[in-house]
Amino acid sequence: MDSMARPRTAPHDDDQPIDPPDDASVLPELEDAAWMHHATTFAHTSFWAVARRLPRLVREAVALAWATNRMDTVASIGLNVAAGVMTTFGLLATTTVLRELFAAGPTPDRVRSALPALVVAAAAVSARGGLTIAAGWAQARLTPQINYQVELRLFEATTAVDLAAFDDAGFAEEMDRVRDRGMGEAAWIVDHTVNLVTGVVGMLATAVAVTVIQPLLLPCLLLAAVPQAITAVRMARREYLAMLARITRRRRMWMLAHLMANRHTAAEVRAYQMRDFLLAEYRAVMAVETRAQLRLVRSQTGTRVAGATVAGLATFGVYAVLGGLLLAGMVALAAAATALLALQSARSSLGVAVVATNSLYEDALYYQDYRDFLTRAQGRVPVGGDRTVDGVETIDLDEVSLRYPDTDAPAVDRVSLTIRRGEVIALVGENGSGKTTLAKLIAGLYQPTGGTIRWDDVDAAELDPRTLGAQVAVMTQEYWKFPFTAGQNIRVGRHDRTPDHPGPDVQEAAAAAAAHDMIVGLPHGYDTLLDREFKNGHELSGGQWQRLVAARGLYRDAALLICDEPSAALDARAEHALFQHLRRRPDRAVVLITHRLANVRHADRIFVMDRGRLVQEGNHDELMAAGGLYRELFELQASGYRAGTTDAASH
Ligand SMILES: Nc1ncnc2c1ncn2[C@@H]1O[C@H](COP(=O)(O)OP(=O)(O)OP(=O)(O)O)[C@@H](O)[C@H]1O
Repeated sequence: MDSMARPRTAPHDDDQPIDPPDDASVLPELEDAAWMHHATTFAHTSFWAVARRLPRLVREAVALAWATNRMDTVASIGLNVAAGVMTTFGLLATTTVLRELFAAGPTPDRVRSALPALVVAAAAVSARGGLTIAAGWAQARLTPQINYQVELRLFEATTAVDLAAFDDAGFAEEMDRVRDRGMGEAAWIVDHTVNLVTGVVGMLATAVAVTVIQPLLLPCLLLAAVPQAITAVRMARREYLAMLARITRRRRMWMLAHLMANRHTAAEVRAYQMRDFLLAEYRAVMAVETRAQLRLVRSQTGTRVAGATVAGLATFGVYAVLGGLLLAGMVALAAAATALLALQSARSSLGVAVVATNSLYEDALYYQDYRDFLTRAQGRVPVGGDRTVDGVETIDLDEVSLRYPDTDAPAVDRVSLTIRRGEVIALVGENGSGKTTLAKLIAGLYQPTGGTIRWDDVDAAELDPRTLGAQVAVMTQEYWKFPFTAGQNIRVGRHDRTPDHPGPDVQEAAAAAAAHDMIVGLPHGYDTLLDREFKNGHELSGGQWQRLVAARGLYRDAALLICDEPSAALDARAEHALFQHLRRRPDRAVVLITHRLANVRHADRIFVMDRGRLVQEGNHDELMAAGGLYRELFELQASGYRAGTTDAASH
């Protein structure tokens, strides 16, 4: 029995081991996820190095917020500064109140004379509260607006780049990283910057108040605040490094969790009875992870105890200094009492600033990825020419090649052929021979890496990509199940149809693809949502989806129709109906790719591909007479049918 098949723990939930060994996992290690890219950079940067980069980061964040909404930017920073001023006023007024209360004389007189300062102190506290709330409001308003702008810019870029960009591993990885991490960081860096400003303003406000009261108290304030700052930095770093050390395990946990609670994997997990295997893996990883978390909690508590002890000693020192100043008559009792209040305020502001600094630096690294990606994507937007296209007579391929990035052999190798309006041509050949790639080149989805494609004698590179794309409809074998209604799934084939370009309506196209009756039979007909993950959503079978995809292609009603295995999942009746509609039409050229060679018998010309090269060309009869690859493949298929017929006859 191999190790994959053997559950390492007992199969039932109630008799599982509590503490499996550290190396219990049998699955291979996973590489770092794309979004982890900068984690190690951050882990190896000291807090002071981070602090040195702060001015630049703050400038960038403010520029981003400014570009998004000026009013909210000014409000979230300005109101925080105003709240800081109120802190200063509040502390100064409090000193006056205390001074009056500690003065000699009858209590009613002391309270009366403290009253004006008390009113000022109360007003300052209320004003600070109001300003802080208003600043928080402006700050919270910025987040969704920034997210909106940043996401929109990203998706404008990802939908504009050429298809080949998605075959470029570097580009795809950057895109994933930006989607997973960089995009969300934009709002965070603004948020952390505003927090940083709030913390720094809070500290400055306190420092100003303390300086006005008694400059000698300022060093005391710093003395008390430093241990707390060090503890906060150490805790944040320790947590981060622990997270980094655990990340491989955590990724495995997420992956397993996804496999065990996912509609798309549910059937296979059951069919292969993978439950025990997955649960055993999960328990093994979880046990180690839980132990690591417990260790972190313990060490964090240790850091906190050490920090609190040092902070307590520092506070004791501050009290001692204050006592000394009091005894020496260098500071009044009221001022000393206010200094203690200031100390509390400075501590909380410092905490906010330290956490914001740490977060800001890491987030900024990922945000930079986002900006780099946008620049890179801009360079991949197809430019094309400005000559518009409206219909086509001939498409000529002259020695056309395409080599995918990072591959040795070209997928399409010096192919020359002509497609004429009114014709049906077929591309046939074995798996991987380059048919789909050639079809994508003809459709303008890829630019050739060699040779030329000409539309009515004009190099396709000189044509406006939008108008060229409008001439082409592709029924692909790798269709995506759009989570739209059945009607929308067809209508997206030409979502911008105008009265100048009338075409078949949705129901006509569906009928032509043998999809109409199937759609009418759905719970809400054409308005049935085709995604079970949503309420009232409905699931279609593979063949039903393929009919819908064919309907979409026919609804698009383009001058060039490319059908890549349009009937692989269709039953015989639906296939027959579809091919009736893929016959010759004077206003259209059809490129048909299929392995069911019976379907290409009536094509005007058949092109046979082998390892990227065009090896044969002719109609069915010519190719059968010539012998070679086409005849070999055709006879292999036909022999299967003949054998079935002979068997049936002999029974
Ligand atoms: N996006 C891609 N990146 C790199 N290589 C690719 C890509 N798509 C296809 N290929 C490779 O190019 C070659 C031709 O693939 P293509 O899909 O064009 O063949 P095909 O004739 O349509 O195959 P099938 O009959 O299996 O659909 C194959 O070797 C394939 O591995």
